[in-house]
Amino acid sequence: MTTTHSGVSTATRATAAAARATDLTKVYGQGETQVVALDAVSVAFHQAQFTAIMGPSGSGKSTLMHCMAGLDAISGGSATIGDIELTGLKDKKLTQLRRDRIGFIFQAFNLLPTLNALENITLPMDIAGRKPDRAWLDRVVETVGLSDRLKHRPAQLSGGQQQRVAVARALASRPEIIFADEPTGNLDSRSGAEVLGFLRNSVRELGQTVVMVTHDPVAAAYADRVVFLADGRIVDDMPDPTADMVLERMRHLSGGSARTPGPGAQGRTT
Ligand SMILES: Nc1ncnc2c1ncn2[C@@H]1O[C@H](COP(=O)(O)OP(=O)(O)OP(=O)(O)O)[C@@H](O)[C@H]1O
Repeated sequence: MTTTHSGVSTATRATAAAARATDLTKVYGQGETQVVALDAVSVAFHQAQFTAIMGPSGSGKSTLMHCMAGLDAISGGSATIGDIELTGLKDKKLTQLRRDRIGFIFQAFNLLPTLNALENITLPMDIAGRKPDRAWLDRVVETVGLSDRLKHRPAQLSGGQQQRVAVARALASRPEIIFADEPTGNLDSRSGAEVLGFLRNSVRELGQTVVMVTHDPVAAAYADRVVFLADGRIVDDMPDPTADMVLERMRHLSGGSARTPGPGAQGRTT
């Protein structure tokens, strides 16, 4: 049985929850301007699984991700990463938890232009004063197909390659969970398909846990499971999604206005 750095066996990882929300409520504003962005959401994201979160604009996808990743304070209920309850954690502990246990990928690649690809990948660990596990780092770099680009600076890389650097940066510290917010939103469909393929490989081959917010049914079809939100509530949970199934579900949720996959989109469509 393989054991990860956190001492959790891979056998247990297959079923345990990497992150969990219980009756999670998020209210923005007060009085007349009050918005209930999340209305008692309960969901678990399982280890070594790739989960997509979908839903119409304003349904609460980003809010759910931000609350579960400790980027935004919650108004009610609870959110846990592994067995750690986020509510009540002081800022310093929360920063530490985000740094040590969570990986982030955003639509903007957020790479430092003066650092090369490898330096960008190891930057968060360098800041934290942690030595990268060389063997793991080599596997990550190989998995995202960057072995021959490590000395390049961001400006010398394509958008897709830059996002692959951001994926590798999120994976480098072997976090318990990676939250990705529209990771392919700035990419053409070919580069997007590549990045999604690498995210899926990081789950299948490296046993990582990924939760991704997306608007794109083709992107969602790379996931093992799609959770659908509408008006701050979970309204469906779809295992083994295909792009067609997701598109159909989104059509119902958006009253027939779901985005259709772009030309050349490469996801599973059947
Ligand atoms: N900082 C904020 N202050 C007030 N209301 C907010 C704030 N952030 C989000 N909201 C509201 O909360 C609700 C959920 O927003 P959220 O951004 O989570 O939706 P989303 O599903 O991610 O939308 P999109 O797909 O358009 O990005 C929306 O009604 C939004 O207007």
